[in-house]
Amino acid sequence: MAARLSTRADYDSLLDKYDTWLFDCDGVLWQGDRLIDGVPEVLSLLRARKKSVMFVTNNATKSRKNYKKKFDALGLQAHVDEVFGSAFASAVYISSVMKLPKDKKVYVIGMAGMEEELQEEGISFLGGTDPADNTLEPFSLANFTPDPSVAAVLCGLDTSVNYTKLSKAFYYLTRHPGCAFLVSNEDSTYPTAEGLLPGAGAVSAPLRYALGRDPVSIGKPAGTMLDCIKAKHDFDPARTIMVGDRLNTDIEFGKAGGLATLLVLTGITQESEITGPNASHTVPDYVTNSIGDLRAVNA
Ligand SMILES: O=C(O)[C@H](O)[C@H](O)COP(=O)(O)O
Ligand SMILES: [Mg+2]
Repeated sequence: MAARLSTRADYDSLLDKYDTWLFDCDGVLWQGDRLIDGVPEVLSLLRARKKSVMFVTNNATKSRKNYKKKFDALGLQAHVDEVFGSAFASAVYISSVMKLPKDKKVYVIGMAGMEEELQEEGISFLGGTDPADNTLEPFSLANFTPDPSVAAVLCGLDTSVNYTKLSKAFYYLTRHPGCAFLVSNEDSTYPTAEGLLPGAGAVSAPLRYALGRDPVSIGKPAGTMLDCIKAKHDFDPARTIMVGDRLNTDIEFGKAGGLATLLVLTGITQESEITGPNASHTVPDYVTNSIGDLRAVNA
C-alpha cells in the first residue's frame, strides 16, 4: 500500500531520506506550458538543501537544449545536463546500442526535438519535419522513391502525423530486411493545460497494427533512460526517488531501477487508479496530491 503524504513531518522525512530527485515533466512540473503551482519553490528548496535534481521526460518533441529554453521561460533553474528526454535516449540507443553504420539513415515520425538529438549524435535521418512528408496529398507507391540507406524507423509524438509518413515507415519496415522498428515512448495520452490528448503511443499504434509487430520502446519504463543518466551522473539508487504522474511509465521506471517512487495526482493518474476495487497493480511507495505539497517543509 502506498504511503499517503500530507503532514510537514511526512515531507521532512522524505527530504532526509533522498539525495537525488528525478522528476518527470508533463503532469508533474507543468501541463503543456502551464506551470503547476509550487514547482519553482520546491525545486529551489531541494537545491538549497544540496539535493541533486534531474528531469526525465518521455516527451520526444523537444531536445535537451530546447527543454532548457522551456525551463528558462518558466523561470525554473535547470542545466542541460540535468535533462533526459526520450528523443536523447533514442539517439543514444541508435548510436551506442544499435551502432547504426554511418552510411545508414533513420526514417523519422516525430518533431524537431527528435531531429536535433539525432543530429547531435551524428545520425542521418529523413522524414520528420521535412515539408515533403508533411502533406495531405494522397500517397502512392508509384510516385515514391525510397531511400535504400534507411535501416531504422523511429516514431515519437508527432502532431503532424499523416498517411504519407505512416506509409513510408511501413514501406521501410516491410521492404528493407532488418529495418529496426523503434519508438521513443508508448504513452497512450499526453496531458496539456486544456486536457488530455493522444500520446506518442497513439501515433505509432497504426504502424503496429499494420505490421502486426511490436517496436523496441526506449523511453520510460525501459531502462535505456536510466543508463543514459548513469552514464553522466553518479547517484545511489537507494537514496534516489522518481517523481511521476503516470503508473505504467514513471512509477514502473523507478521500480525497475531500484529507486523509490512518489506519485503525484496532477497529471495522468487519477485517485481511482490507486485506491478501490480497480486499483492498479503498480503501487508507488508514496503518493501526494501535487509536488507543490513539499512546500510544507518551509511552513
Ligand atoms: O505522448 C507523450 O509523448 C507523453 O504523453 C508525454 O510526452 C509524457 O511526458 P512525461 O510525462 O514523461 O514528461
Ligand atoms: Mg508525466
